[in-house]
Amino acid sequence: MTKMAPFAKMNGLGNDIIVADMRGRADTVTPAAAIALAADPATHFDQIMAIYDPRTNGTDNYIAILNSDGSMAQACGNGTRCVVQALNADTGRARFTFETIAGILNAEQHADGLISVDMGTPHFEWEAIPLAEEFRDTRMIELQVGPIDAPVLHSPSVASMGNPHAIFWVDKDVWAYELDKFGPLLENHPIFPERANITIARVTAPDAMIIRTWERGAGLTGACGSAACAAAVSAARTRRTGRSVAVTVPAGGELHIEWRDDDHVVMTGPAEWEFSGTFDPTTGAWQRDLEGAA
Ligand SMILES: N[C@@H](CCC[C@H](N)C(=O)O)C(=O)O
Repeated sequence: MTKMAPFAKMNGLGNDIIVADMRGRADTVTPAAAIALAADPATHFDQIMAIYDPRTNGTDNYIAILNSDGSMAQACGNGTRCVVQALNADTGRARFTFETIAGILNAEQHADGLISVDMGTPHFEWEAIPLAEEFRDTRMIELQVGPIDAPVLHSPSVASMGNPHAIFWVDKDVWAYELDKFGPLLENHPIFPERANITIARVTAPDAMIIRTWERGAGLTGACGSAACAAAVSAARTRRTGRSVAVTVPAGGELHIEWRDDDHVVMTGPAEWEFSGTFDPTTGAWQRDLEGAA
């Protein structure tokens, strides 16, 4: 039988996260374990952030990100904040350098408890997102849902924050759209060979917007940090906002996104611990820690 690994159920502004402590182990969290944990209402999550020993000198940990369908993701901003809070509680340290499949990222917990993650640089080239074919003007991407002569959603901005995002700009309330219906169609559209995270965004001020996201591999979420970053840089790029915005997420609350002059995108927001337990990284069998146990 596999040795049980500690985990913490956490959330980043309503983005359901499991932080799995795989440090000092040779095994990995399997897609089957992820699917089993996601299927249980008590441990349902959007992403598992699996913390491993470092693979590269100069980094603190290697982080693998699994969606609730068992697929791997390149980025998870809200989950990274949860990892920082969990490691801060464990080590007392406030600054960390992580490696993911998408590269190296730095993160820091501030004295007020908020956590900033440098999400790296955005990419807008069609190969980087990736799209299935070249579009010289991404506004011309033939992607829409609804009647052909009166599409409900159309002409998205597309961006990569390490992971693929499409942002549909709307003028109405973001809750007026059937994202549960359109999300899966758009996520799996042939234009996205690696699928995509789908966001509806409404700019409410030069420094504010509200978004809803259908996450690749996870579905409707309370928040998606990399989508907030992708929406913020896409809004600034198309002159809808400036480079510093507050992004309101579906579960309520705000992420602050700063697109710095050095092209890095820094996301700042909270993380919240819910409960702890142990799990089998091969099967997903789990048990909750007894509250107050020594
Ligand atoms: N919730 C995350 C993003 C999750 C990854 C996504 N589902 C993917 O497959 O790209 C965030 O906070 O960034």
